[in-house]
Amino acid sequence: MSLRTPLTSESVTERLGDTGWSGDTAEISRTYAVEYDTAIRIVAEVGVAAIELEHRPDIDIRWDRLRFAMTTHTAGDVVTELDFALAERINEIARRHGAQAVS
Ligand SMILES: C[C@H](O)[C@H](O)[C@H]1CNC2=NC(N)=NC(=O)C2=N1
Repeated sequence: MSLRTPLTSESVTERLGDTGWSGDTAEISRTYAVEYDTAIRIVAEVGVAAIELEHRPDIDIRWDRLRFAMTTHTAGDVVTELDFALAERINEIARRHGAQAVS
């Protein structure tokens, strides 16, 4: 199985497990309650990780919220292991900046 193999619904449910992310076979996402300046610092590091992994999230930066959403476009806009690999990097970066997940 390659990193870009579409995951089944059962696999996505299992992988979501205790990651703190939510979603389905089409997309996974997570929202943090974090003030803008810290969000920008987090996004800068996530950007580096995304380029390194060649896997790019959708990012919504607001006054007091930061949301990431991922799908694998080259697999047909479905969730693959690449999405979970990036999600784990985002979890680590956000944790290091003390960002509180809200969903
Ligand atoms: C060639 C390059 O690795 C691909 O186009 C990458 C770029 N970044 C990507 N990001 C996301 N989210 N999905 C992809 O399928 C994807 N493919």
